[in-house]
Parts: sequence; structure tokens; C-alpha cells
Amino acid sequence: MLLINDPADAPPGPKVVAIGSFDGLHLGHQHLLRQALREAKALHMPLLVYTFDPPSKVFMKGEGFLTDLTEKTELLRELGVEIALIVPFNETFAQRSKEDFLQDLRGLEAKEIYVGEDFRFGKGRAGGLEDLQSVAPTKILPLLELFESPVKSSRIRDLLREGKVEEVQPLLGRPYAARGIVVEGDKRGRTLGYPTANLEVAPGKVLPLGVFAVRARTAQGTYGGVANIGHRPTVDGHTLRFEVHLFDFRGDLYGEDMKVEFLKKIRDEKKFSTLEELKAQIERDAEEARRYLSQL
Ligand SMILES: Cc1cc2nc3c(=O)[nH]c(=O)nc-3n(C[C@H](O)[C@H](O)[C@H](O)COP(=O)(O)O)c2cc1C
Ligand SMILES: Nc1ncnc2c1ncn2[C@@H]1O[C@H](COP(=O)(O)OP(=O)(O)O)[C@@H](O)[C@H]1O
Repeated sequence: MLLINDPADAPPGPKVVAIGSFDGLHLGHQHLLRQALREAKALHMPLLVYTFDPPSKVFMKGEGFLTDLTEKTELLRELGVEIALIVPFNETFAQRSKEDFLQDLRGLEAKEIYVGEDFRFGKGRAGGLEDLQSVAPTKILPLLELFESPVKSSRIRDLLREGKVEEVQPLLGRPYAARGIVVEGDKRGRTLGYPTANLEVAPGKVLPLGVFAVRARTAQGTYGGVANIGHRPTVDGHTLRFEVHLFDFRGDLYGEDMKVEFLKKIRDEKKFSTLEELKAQIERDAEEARRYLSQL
């Protein structure tokens, strides 16, 4: 997959172009992109996905996002997209007129365009589907529905805010995941008998709160585990922490990249009166997570 950040860097030649923020690359996005890929193949053209980082709504409204740049790039590659144009969405981009955007599409030699039915573009969201039609025949895909309502990034964000990772899985077509770098914590975990890798994720990434059964992928291998995302009221923690204990792992993870898939919520975080009680609860959490993972 060719990854570019500026339309001017696209290789010449006719293309099918799919446009959108595609935050989460959820089932609706996958449906749209698969159709665009099929069409591109039939026309013997590459598919170029024109997307934004961060997603436009994240920049405009300060919402959290579901997939960071690395995750989105990886998912586009897995889908078989040939060219990913990921444009930084900043103040300058937000101020661009709809005409500028249409000019980009002409420059890209778009021969067919794919968008979702709610797509708008250009300063003040002035541009719409009729404008796209002036560049190339445009396929407008209705929002895919699952469990009687449209699959949308905002629906997934709302579910995650409630910690409902199991309900999110069918909407994404995969478990919700977060990736980050393992940083140092307070070195308390090891004294509890449960060392936990502290993950630093991209600011703005939506994180579900609570204790979860997880699968963690690291350069050293894939492990089952148990994660806590919260403020650690028992030790008077103030900042939000994302910690993962890996089962059957020993070693050093500091500085490593880790991807954590949230498979099942076990409970909400709570305040314990002693560290012994917290430790006993973590033991039960780990037991429950192991049981869950072993029957997958
Ligand atoms: C599975 C799991 C569940 C946890 N649940 C809670 C909890 O309910 N309340 C809480 O205050 N801290 C909870 N913690 C956080 C611990 O307080 C934390 O892991 C410990 O303080 C070690 O921190 P450190 O890695 O910064 O040394 C949990 C941690 C894990 C791994
Ligand atoms: N099974 C394990 N799960 C998670 N981290 C582990 C494990 N075994 C060893 N580690 C290492 O120990 C560190 C966590 O130990 P901990 O005492 O909780 O320290 P910190 O407070 O720095 O996170 C991890 O970052 C990792 O490098």
C-alpha cells in the first residue's frame, strides 16, 4: 500500500476514490471500501482512500477517536487498499473551500467516487454529493444497519464510554483495540504479585473504563491478560492509567509497542480499603479472565 499525505504526491492515472474520516474502520466502512475495491478491480484501476487525521469531527468538535493513525493505516492495508491518502486535518485544512477539495479530486483523476450518505466537505461543510457528481459518477452508500440501527462511529464511541466492549465487537467486525508504548508506573504492581505494563496511548484515543479480559500483542508474542483502565482510587491515583497484566509472561516490556484487544468487561473499578483486598480481587479478576479466554 502506498501511503501519502498530500494529493499532489499521488501517482498519475485514473482511480476509484473513496472519501471519509473512516474513524474505527467499522463494518459500515468495510462494506463501503469492499464495494469500492470490487469496482476498482473491475475497472482495472487502483482504489485511493482519501481520509483525514485526526478525523474531522475530532478536530472540529474535540471528540475522541477510535483508531489512531497507525491502526487506521494497518486496517486499510489489511483490506487491500492500494493507495491511502491521509491528509492532516488542521485549521488550514478546515478553512479550505469546497472548490479546493473538488480540485484535489480532479487532480487525483477520480473516475468514480464512493462516500457514505452523510458525507459533507469544505469550509462550513458547504460541499455535498451533488458537487462530487460534478467531478465523477458518485456512489452514495446508505449507512449499514446492524441490530436495527446504523453502524456509526458515534454509536461505537457511546458504547465504549459505557464499557460495553462485547457489544462493540460485531459493529467493528473485530474486538476494539488500543495500542501504545509501555512506560514506567509506580512499581507497585510487582509487589502485589501482579506486574502491570502501563500503556501510553495517543491523546484523544477513546478508552473504555473498568477491568477487562484482553489479548495483548507485543513483539515478544501474543498473551492473554487482564487490564484495568481507571484512576486507581485505592492508591489515590489521580491521572487515568491503562495497565495490563499478561498471563504466563515474565520479562521486560518497557519501551515496547503493545496492542491490547478488549474482549470482555469483568467489572467497574472500585476503591478498596486495603491493598490486600485489592490483591485478592485482582486474583479473582485474573481467574475470571483466564476462564473466559480459555473457552474462546
Ligand atoms: C486486573 C486489575 C484490576 C484492578 N482493579 C483496581 C480497582 O478496582 N481499584 C483500584 O484502585 N485499582 C485497581 N487496579 C490498579 C492497581 O491499583 C495497580 O495495578 C497497582 O497500583 C500497581 O500500579 P503500578 O503498575 O503503577 O505499580 C487494578 C489493576 C489490575 C491489573
Ligand atoms: N506478566 C507481566 N505482565 C505485565 N508486565 C510484566 C509482566 N512481567 C514482567 N513485566 C514487566 O514489569 C513491568 C511492570 O511492573 P510493575 O511493578 O507493575 O511496574 P510499573 O509500575 O513500572 O508498571 C512491565 O512494564 C513489564 O516490563
